[in-house]
Amino acid sequence: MSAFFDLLSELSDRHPKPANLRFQYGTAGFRTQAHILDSVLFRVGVLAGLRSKKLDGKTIGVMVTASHNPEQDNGVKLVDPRGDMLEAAWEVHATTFANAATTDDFVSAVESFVKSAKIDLSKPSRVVYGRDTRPSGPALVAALEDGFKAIGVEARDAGVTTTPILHYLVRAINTKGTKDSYGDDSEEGYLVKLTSAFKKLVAGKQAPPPLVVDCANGVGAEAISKFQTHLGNSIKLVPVNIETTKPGALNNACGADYVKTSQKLPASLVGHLQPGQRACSLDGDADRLMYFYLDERGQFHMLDGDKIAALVAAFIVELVKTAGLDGEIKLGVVQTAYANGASTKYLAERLPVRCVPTGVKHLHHAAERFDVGVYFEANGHGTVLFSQETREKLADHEPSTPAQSTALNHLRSLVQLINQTVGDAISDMLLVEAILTHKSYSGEEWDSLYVDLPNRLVKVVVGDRHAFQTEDAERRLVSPKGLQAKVDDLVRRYDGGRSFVRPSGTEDVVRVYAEATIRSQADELAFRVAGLVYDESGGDPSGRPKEFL
Ligand SMILES: CC(=O)N[C@H]1[C@@H](OP(=O)(O)O)O[C@H](CO)[C@@H](O)[C@@H]1O
Ligand SMILES: [Mg+2]
Repeated sequence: MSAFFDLLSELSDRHPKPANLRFQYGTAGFRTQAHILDSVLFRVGVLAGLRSKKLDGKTIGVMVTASHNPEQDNGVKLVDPRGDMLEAAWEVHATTFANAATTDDFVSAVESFVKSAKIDLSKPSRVVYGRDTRPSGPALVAALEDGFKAIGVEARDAGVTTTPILHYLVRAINTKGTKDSYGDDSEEGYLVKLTSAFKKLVAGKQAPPPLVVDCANGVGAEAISKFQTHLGNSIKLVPVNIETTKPGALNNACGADYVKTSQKLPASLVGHLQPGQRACSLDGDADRLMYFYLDERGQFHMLDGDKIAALVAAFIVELVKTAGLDGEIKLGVVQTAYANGASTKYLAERLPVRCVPTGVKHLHHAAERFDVGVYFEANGHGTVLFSQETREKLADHEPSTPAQSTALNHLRSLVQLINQTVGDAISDMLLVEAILTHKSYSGEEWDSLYVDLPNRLVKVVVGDRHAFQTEDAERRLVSPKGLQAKVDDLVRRYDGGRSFVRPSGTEDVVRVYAEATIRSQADELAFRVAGLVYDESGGDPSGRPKEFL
């Protein structure tokens, strides 16, 4: 026992915590400037080892990435044995570990945690870990590996890889040799599983025109080229923004988050994308997806997570009906308050729709309650979950007509094609492509499923964002007192108006969202509510932004 803590202490000394900094394990794990993360990585390595011991040696995942953030940032998140995110209760322990001021504090935090969580240190521990293409990655991984060493973790290095591949590996390793085997526990296994399902789904159909894929100059570039090798001529991908080693290029004027927030083409495609040509953007770790195209007049149109959810849900509903499983398999869609009101209307006319608080873990858990749960955040992160019972039903069902048999086989292929551990940009992209192929839809036809309501998202810097508390899946404020009634008063004056205010979970701001039937009204409503929030909460001392009304 004491030898254990001696080694922990010795290694911890090599990774001192910078003074006066507070870290928090948030929605996306730890994420901040890379140069201050060394101690955090070491301690996450220790925590991952302890989590595995607590779970009898099941494999835990660790991903080193800062997703769509600028290149100088980095971060780390933990993956639980089923390939989903770390159990919420452990986020607190991660934060406690990260904030212990000295080695002694850290070692006693570990000691008391081991005692209170009843962790048997003699149990084995296993971790699989990967990183994105950031230049800060290797040094941070070395700190993580010291953490593993301190706990005696059997560690498997997945190298430079996408976040969704790492999640896949975790689930595949933990289900290996069982009847629930998720696939071969290798990158090759992942590629083969997804691409063979795609090829089955589109067999006999005419291949769609080539798809331009903006890889955000990140790890998706490497994955896309491996996918293309396996996809053969079933679909032609045209990867752009693939400069993974060019300094400063990652997520710079490209990628899913850039496209969504600026509502523009990636800069490198301006003047190059042809009207009508389909294109999509991945983010820096390839777990978010955004589609877009230019119309005949050269006008930019974006197909976001809501449009993907609508396309996917409608397709699966149709297949379930055709397969003769109507009424036996219940579909549902999960969204957040940020989903465009037009998408909610379109979906709610067809199937149950639930609204949950922001953050993938909320969506994921709510989607698990349906037989088939489709969830997407408007920002392009999402997937489809098939419950165990549904997967068994699909495997065992005896079709009575050739049409039923075809639909059933398509559903079985979808179960294989969709990465059900987490949102996976490339898996989602192939899902969209398979559906567009089946429906013979162009981007424009897909876009016309419903017309987005104009909307605007505004950030308000306030003195204390924790003063803002919400209810009803973040759609209504309960504090500051009286503010919601004032928001309601404003909203009533706008045709098709909707607006809500909530504190961000990832930035020190309050977010205001508004939509209305026409663009100028959506903007006006958003800036009025933002002005209200600013005035009522003693806003940023640096001044009231001039666009606030
Ligand atoms: C409006 C918006 O896009 N919010 C994002 C953002 O959360 P906030 O809590 O709004 O900061 O980051 C989350 C993590 O990446 C993502 O899940 C979420 O959709
Ligand atoms: Mg991401």
